[in-house]
Amino acid sequence: MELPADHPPIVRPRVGVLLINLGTPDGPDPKSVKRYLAEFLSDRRVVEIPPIAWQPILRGIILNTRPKKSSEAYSQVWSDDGSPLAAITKAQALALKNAFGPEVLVDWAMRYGKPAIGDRLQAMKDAGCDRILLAPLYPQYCAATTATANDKAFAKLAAMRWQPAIRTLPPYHDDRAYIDALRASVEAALQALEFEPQALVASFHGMPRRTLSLGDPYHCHCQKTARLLEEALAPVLAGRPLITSFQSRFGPAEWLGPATDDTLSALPGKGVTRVAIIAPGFSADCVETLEELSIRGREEFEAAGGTDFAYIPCLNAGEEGISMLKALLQRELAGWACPA
Ligand SMILES: C=CC1=C(C)c2cc3[nH]c(cc4nc(cc5[nH]c(cc1n2)c(C)c5CCC(=O)O)C(CCC(=O)O)=C4C)c(C)c3C=C
Ligand SMILES: [Fe+2]
Ligand SMILES: [Fe+2]
Repeated sequence: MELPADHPPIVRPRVGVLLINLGTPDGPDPKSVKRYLAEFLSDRRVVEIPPIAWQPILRGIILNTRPKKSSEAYSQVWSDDGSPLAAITKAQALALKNAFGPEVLVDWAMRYGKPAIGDRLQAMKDAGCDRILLAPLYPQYCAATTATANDKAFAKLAAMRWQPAIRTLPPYHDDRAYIDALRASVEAALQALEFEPQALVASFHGMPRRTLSLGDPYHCHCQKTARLLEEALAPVLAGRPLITSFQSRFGPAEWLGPATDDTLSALPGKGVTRVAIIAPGFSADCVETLEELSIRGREEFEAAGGTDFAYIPCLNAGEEGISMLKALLQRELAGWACPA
């Protein structure tokens, strides 16, 4: 049958997976950082103060002070491939594309900055994706991360005449595959060390404390991940503690604690001068892990009398991390696609 001249193009239906992470500036310079922070910190899922009160503080104070400081942090971790968060998320998408083969289109996007979620969803739709799995890469659910990533995707769908069917990746904080991947990465890292840490610190990104009483499961998810990881590592830790802490405090309100910087500074005084630190809540290394933990955390620990410090990288696009993500995504794609 001949199609009418104004018939839209017909494309082969496909299944797509969109990996989503937080977002990052286009460059490490203060101007790019300011643009990124303006978008990020204007998100009402992130800062839950009414805009009429928050925007003057953000525009009048924060965006005139923080970009310079943050830009210095970004400059220390920026690589030839750009922002580590973007480069690693891209590498994860490529590795999963290779792992899944042609049956599944794998793409990646950022909640803030580029590549934008809306642009990538449109590109996937144009490429024929009529079923899309949104995969915010946060093991622990948090309204400020998981929910806002999904919100942004659904806002794009709201403007589409022919929407794809959508699934979202649930949090995987207690998934066996995730805990096993973390365990294997810690085991390998500890084996390669030239010193014996007396403790393992698990540092999660912090959140305002009130989000816990408001019903966000983030704190509980972090605690459960830490407990399961400690149990899985029991033979290796052999009685050495896994200490949970929360990093990246922002603003004057009370945040989840204990704070990672305070924890690292206090350990030498308690006789713990050799530590390893891991950031299980980050699926990719970024300014918060590479600068705040690996550089600044070490400085703080050593200034307090610590002698040996090791930062254990995130799962990133390594073999264990990719097999874990492949297993999680494959499960969520059940009935849609059965990729290799
Ligand atoms: C992993 C989970 C994350 C939660 C929860 C989270 C909450 C949260 N963050 C801020 C403020 C900032 N975060 C910044 C960077 C940043 N945050 C996460 C992840 C979570 N944030 C990542 C992966 C990154 C790194 C981005 C990168 O480009 O590498 C920043 C910017 C850096 C800086 O200026 O320190 C800010 C600011 C708030 C307010 C918040 C919850 C309320
Ligand atoms: Fe953050
Ligand atoms: Fe809890």
